[in-house]
Amino acid sequence: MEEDDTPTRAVARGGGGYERLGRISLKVVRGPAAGRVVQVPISRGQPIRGGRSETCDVVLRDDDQISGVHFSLHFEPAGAVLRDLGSTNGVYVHEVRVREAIIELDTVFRVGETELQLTAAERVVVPLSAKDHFGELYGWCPEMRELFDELERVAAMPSSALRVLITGETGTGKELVARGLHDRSERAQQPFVVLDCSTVPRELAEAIVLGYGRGAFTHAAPEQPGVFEQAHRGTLFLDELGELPLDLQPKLLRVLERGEVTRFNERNKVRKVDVRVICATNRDLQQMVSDGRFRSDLYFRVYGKHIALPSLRERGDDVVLLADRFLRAMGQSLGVPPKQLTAAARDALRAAQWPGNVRQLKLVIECAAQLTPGPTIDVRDLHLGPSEAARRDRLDASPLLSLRWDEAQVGFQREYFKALMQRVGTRRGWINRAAELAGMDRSGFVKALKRLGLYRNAMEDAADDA
Ligand SMILES: Nc1ncnc2c1ncn2[C@@H]1O[C@H](COP(=O)(O)OP(=O)(O)OP(=O)(O)O)[C@@H](O)[C@H]1O
Repeated sequence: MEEDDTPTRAVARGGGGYERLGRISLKVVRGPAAGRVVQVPISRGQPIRGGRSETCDVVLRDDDQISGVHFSLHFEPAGAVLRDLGSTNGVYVHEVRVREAIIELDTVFRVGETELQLTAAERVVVPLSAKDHFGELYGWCPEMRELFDELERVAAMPSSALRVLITGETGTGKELVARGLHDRSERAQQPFVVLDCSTVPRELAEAIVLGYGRGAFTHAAPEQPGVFEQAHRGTLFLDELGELPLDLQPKLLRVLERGEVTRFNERNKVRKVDVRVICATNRDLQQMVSDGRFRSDLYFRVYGKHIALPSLRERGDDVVLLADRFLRAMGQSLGVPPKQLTAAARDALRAAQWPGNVRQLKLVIECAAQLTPGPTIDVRDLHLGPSEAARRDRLDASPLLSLRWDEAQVGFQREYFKALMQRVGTRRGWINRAAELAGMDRSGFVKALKRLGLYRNAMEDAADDA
């Protein structure tokens, strides 16, 4: 890779395009597939993965020393970052086992008995949308404007022709993308139905997805159409698809393939449905397929066009522009001039990590706008969490009384939920147990985790879907 030009950094070019790394070539220099050259297109911000699993970008089926999803190459400003994705036999560079290493062009690395060489990294100019939004999803950085261009092209296709899988961390706007695609499709006047698979109780999942006939649960229970029937002629957005129970996956696949639903207790009655399904997940479906936790046939059925949303941390100054937008919207809805952020507050927004992404930003800004009496919002009004120094001071002094009431509440809620999760552990069914202990219903519990930015880590730690 050229030293003066990093592979992933977008270079603004004007004229509606920008330049970024677009394709790499890997050559197999030793091993069962020696001589093979693999060219892999690089999607915006996405790592490429290699392994024996058919879901990988570089499929190395012939070497049985290689794991299902073995390694990734991520292109960052510093260079190409090679990572071991928890493989059994490791990743080696110059015969040194590495978990993570920055590699140069022409570097040879070994996985299993296969040696691979990164032989080329080509740059491409990609088009940017002239617009700063797609539906309600706003963004100004090149990564988002490239995304809007992609979305505009997807939206222009007949809706049933293209399957869409949206990925991204919690709060990055996956539902807004699905909604935007629906609103621009010929189905716009028909229902848009959302099912968050993470909030569906396992024992009711089939009945909720496929519906049930009269008397399914108690004698008097009325019939209830499932989400496919509810979305007939419209769009069904299956959020958090990775949470769908394994035993329901073949049934979902059947509906997607045949366009037919059989309700839970109506074995012989088939109902035709015409539904566009858009799926989203913040889980690593490729890894789940490789681990046998997600069916590969369903994965390929839903994969289609992959729309990957960047985290808020990767969107540069968008964090401040979005904050201004939320403030303007609040001002408008209250009929008052919008509050202004001080320079220090803007810097603090840029420096924050945003595990809950835009959802968390919106909440922080809305709270600050409501609770700050004056026309300007400063750093302390944002309650972004203390800097290290401030944290130390606070430990020396009276810890609780140095916090404002609203700040203390958020802090307390986070600590409460963390303690709760530690208490129940991460075995199957942990969400239900934790929600029960907290005296909350499951969906309220999941929403609270998301609001506090704890959801993603919790799901990563958990074996709830195992
Ligand atoms: N780019 C954006 N512009 C404006 N608002 C946004 C943007 N992204 C997200 N939001 C807002 O953030 C909140 C969360 O968005 P959304 O529900 O679409 O995220 P998500 O990725 O589907 O989250 P989850 O994975 O937790 O379901 C919503 O209030 C949405 O309006």
